[in-house]
Amino acid sequence: MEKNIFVHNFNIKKEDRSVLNKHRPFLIWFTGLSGSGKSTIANAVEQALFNKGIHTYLLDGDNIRKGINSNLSFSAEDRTENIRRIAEIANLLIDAGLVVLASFVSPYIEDRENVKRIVGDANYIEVFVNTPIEECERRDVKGLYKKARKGEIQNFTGINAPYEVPLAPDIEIDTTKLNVESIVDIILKQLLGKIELL
Ligand SMILES: Nc1ncnc2c1ncn2[C@@H]1O[C@H](COP(=O)(O)OS(=O)(=O)O)[C@@H](OP(=O)(O)O)[C@H]1O
Ligand SMILES: Nc1ncnc2c1ncn2[C@@H]1O[C@H](COP(=O)(O)OP(=O)(O)O)[C@@H](O)[C@H]1O
Repeated sequence: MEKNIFVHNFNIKKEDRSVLNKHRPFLIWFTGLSGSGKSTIANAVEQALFNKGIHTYLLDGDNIRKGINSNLSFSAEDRTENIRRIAEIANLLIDAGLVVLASFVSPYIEDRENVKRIVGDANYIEVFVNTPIEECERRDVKGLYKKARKGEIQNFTGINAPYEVPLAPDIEIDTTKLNVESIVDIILKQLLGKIELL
């Protein structure tokens, strides 16, 4: 496809927004099974950052899939497109100067690698919320595991669709061993130095 597209060079740069915000932008990517704790942790981390005066935005599976990605299913191809679009949205939000928290099952290694490529290695940490599937299923926050076991949901991650475990996540959390408060501390410890203006 021929693309006659020219990127305009605007006056205000990402670096200018960082100076105004008093911190660098960033992406914290949470990956893990449904019910592992991604949204709960992302929410608590965002609250802690907000309390420190950091400008944030949280992108979450259910609300993105109700809006911009409402045309996408849970097939492997559509999950890839889901994650690609989210990475591009995150990239715009990073350009806008925000610390972005993204909470998506994102079961494929290649898709997560693509996120890192899009936003840049230096702007990204991956948090693997590694809660055993037995615990996610015991929680069954939305009743989806029950439905998947009954065969009412196709392609349910962990039951009849794959989850490719991160090989080298920046942070790995087992929510059966740590409470939310200590998980937030672990994440902030890694993050705060990275968003500091030098
Ligand atoms: N088949 C199937 N597999 C996994 N998850 C399913 C499925 N169908 C619906 N849901 C609900 O959708 C949420 C996951 O959406 P994501 O956009 O994060 O998925 S993905 O990254 O594209 O794999 C997921 O949200 P979380 O529970 O917050 O992870 C589920 O509520
Ligand atoms: N240490 C913990 N960290 C995060 N969630 C926990 C923890 N312990 C129990 N939970 C519970 O597990 C559930 C996780 O659900 P949710 O955050 O929606 O997961 P996900 O976004 O991965 O689907 C919530 O009901 C939460 O209260």
